[in-house]
Order: sequence, then C-alpha cells, then structure tokens
Amino acid sequence: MSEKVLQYNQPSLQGTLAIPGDKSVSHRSVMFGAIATGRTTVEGFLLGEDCLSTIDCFRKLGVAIEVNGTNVTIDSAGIENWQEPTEVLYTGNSGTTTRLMLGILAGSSIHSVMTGDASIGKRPMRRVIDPLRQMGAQITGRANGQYTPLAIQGTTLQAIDYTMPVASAQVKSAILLAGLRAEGTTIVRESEVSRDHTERMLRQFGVQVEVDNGVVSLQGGQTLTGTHVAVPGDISSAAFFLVAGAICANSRITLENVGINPTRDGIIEVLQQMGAAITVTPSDNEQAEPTATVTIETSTLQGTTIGGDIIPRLIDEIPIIALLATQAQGQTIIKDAEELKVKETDRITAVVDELKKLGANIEATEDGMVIEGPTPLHGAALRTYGDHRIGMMGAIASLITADAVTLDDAECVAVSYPSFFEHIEAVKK
Ligand SMILES: O=C(O)C1=C[C@@H](OP(=O)(O)O)[C@@H](O)[C@H](O)C1
Ligand SMILES: C=C(OP(=O)(O)O)C(=O)O
Repeated sequence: MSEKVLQYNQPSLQGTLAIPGDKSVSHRSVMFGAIATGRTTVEGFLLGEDCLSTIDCFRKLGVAIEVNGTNVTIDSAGIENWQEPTEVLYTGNSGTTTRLMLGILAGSSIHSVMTGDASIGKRPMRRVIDPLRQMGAQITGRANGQYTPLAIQGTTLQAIDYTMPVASAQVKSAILLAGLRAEGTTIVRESEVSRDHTERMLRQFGVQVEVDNGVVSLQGGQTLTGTHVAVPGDISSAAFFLVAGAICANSRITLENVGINPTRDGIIEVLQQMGAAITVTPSDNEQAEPTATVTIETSTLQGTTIGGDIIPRLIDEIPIIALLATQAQGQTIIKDAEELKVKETDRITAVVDELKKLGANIEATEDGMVIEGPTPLHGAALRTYGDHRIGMMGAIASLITADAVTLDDAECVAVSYPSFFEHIEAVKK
C-alpha cells in the first residue's frame, strides 16, 4: 500500500483513449474456456488483478492458460478432466471470481477450497450458496457458508426454478453455470435485469440459453466447445473518463471500443439526462458484445434522480456518478442502491465520507445518497478502503481541485484498470 499525491493543476483533457477490456467479460472468457473442451482464444483481455486471479485459479485446476499481451489462449480437456487442486484457490479481491466459481465447482467432480483477501472475507456468499444448496451442492464455510474460506465438494446437482431476491449477475451466473451440470432445466427469474454477459457468452460456446422477459433458462447436460471471444472495452472503466471530460474545463475526449451492452449502459443514459455533451457512435461489428466510440465535452449539468431498474445497469458507476453530481446544478438523488453496501467496501459510506472531505454537499441515505451542487471541490487526504472504484473517483476529483488530493493506496486501481494513471497522463493538457 503506497500513498500517492495527485496535483494536476486543473488541466483540460484532450485526446483519444482505447478503453481496456471489460472485467466481467474477461473473467467469463477464462471460466468458460476452462469448462469447454478444446482451444479458446481471447482478444482484448483485461490484465487487471481480478482477472489474473481467475487465471491463477484455473491453472491450479490443471487448465493450460497462456497470456500474451492482451491475447489469452485456454486449452482444456473439459471440466470432467480438471485436477483436484493441491493448493487453496485464491480469488484475491474479486467477488465475480469467487461467486461464479462456486457455481462451477459445485457441479464438478473435485474437491476445492477457496479464499480471497480481507474485503472478500466480508462479502456475503449465502446469496449464491443458498440456491446452490437447493440444487444439492455440498459447500461449507465460515458462518455456515456466508463467508470465505469455503470448501466445495463437487457432486451431482438437480435443476432449480429460482426467483432472484436481489438483482445480481453474479448470483444469476453461478446458478446458470451450476445448471449446466444439473439434471433438468434450470430457470432463473429476475425482476430487474442484471448484466447478461453469461447468457451471451454461453451461446458463443454452443450452449442453448432461453431468455424471455426476465426469465433465463437452460437445459442441464449441455457441453461447451472452445471458441474465440472478443472482449469489448469496459464501460465501467470508461465511466471515469466520461465524467472527467464532462467536469474538466475546455475538454473533449474520445473513448474507443466502449462496450455498450444495454444491460450495462446506464451511465450513458444518466449523462444524457443530466445534459452532458456526449455522442455515442456504435461500431458496425457483429460481435456478441456491442461497442461504440464515445465522445464527451465539458458540459453544463443538471441534477437528476437515479433509481429503480436503471440501478443494476450502472451499479459500479455510482461512485463516479456521485462525483459528477457534485458539479451539477441542483439536487441529485441516488436511490434503490442498497447493494452498494456489499461491494469491495460499503460504497455508500465510502463515497459520502470521501466526497465530504473534498467539500461536497452530500448525505447518505438508507439506499443511496443525496447530492446538492454545484460545489467547488478542494484537495484533501482520501482513503480508498482498498476499493479501486473509490480510488479512481478520488483521482478524477483531483483533476478539478486547485490543491493536491492524496490517496492512501493508489495501487488498488490495478484491480480493474492498471493503466488508469497513464491514461490520465495521456489526455491531460
Ligand atoms: O457479474 C459480474 O461480472 C458483476 C456483477 C455485479 O455484481 P452483482 O452480481 O453483485 O450485482 C458487479 O457489481 C460486478 O462488478 C461484476
Ligand atoms: C463490485 C465489483 O467487482 P466484484 O464484485 O467482482 O469484486 C466492481 O468491480 O466494482
């Protein structure tokens, strides 16, 4: 953990950035390539710490994975041929790795033990383990399986018809992946649609997945065949520069290769609602995940209300949206976002406490926050809580402060965006 002093002297931002690979899609490319038989090739893979944790776990299961820049090759003889790991599977800071692997390992034929870092040790796992246990999974862990470390004895599973109590793509994906190995048809019912990368990518690997009005189903016993995956740029990473371009003076930046999957594009809708000068030009490629070139300019912004079914479409962007709202005229209300409390840290408390230190007019509510703007921000010493998205929020804020912002642990950005600080250097004028 090392401190970083950020003193950018209120630059304007100009230029073009190629946004690095999507974290959710990168994780799934390795997981599905490892389950599949044959060779899977991935282009545009995110070399973030979370995705490297996923690679490390599958190597411990005996899957051959080669990394060459952002190209990754996975050679697997299929899930039936994985080796029982002699070491603990370490998932680092990654909720996605931990929860999706539970669904995968539950229906394998091997025993494994999984643990992660201090943040993972506080994140709820029963939301995944409860439905998996209903399918017959044999999983034990601390606090009856609520927290890591967790031990999984792979076994035969039965299909489930499950109504999701929270909008979570990690829970949905874990159940669907277990469902692949279960007897019968697994059905997951969502009241609010969460990101659908699993559904899209399973089809690329040859699995039949039905999606109808929030009901996702698949027949157990289907196998995956290795394929090619093109990873789009991560809209959650792009969000930091979209907000930076909107709030810095005399700025215009273009972001290339931004994933615009409709289950992820809430940030674009919010920027438009708030009056930002943003243009989105979809790319005409025929990929499973659509992409676009997005340009943003210095904007005059109005406050807005963000709640309901848009929340899952921008859940990871709320810290940076809160910063955006401090620069908008009037009130911004963020509600229905209790899920923020169980991310890498409690992101309601972290966002409110840290933006207050910078001079923002912001208050926490039970399910979100209320921000009054516009407020000029000033420098301060900020805590990241080891949470990449809180660290990047603080760093983008430092672009509009006259004096320095200090981050206690700037290295945490490498969880999802290792080139983040280089990208700031590349566009600041
Ligand atoms: O499935 C995924 O790849 C993710 C789902 C979301 O979590 P939840 O499923 O907990 O909402 C999101 O916050 C996380 O960054 C990645
Ligand atoms: C919540 C996040 O990821 P995960 O759940 O995979 O740790 C995130 O990237 O903001």
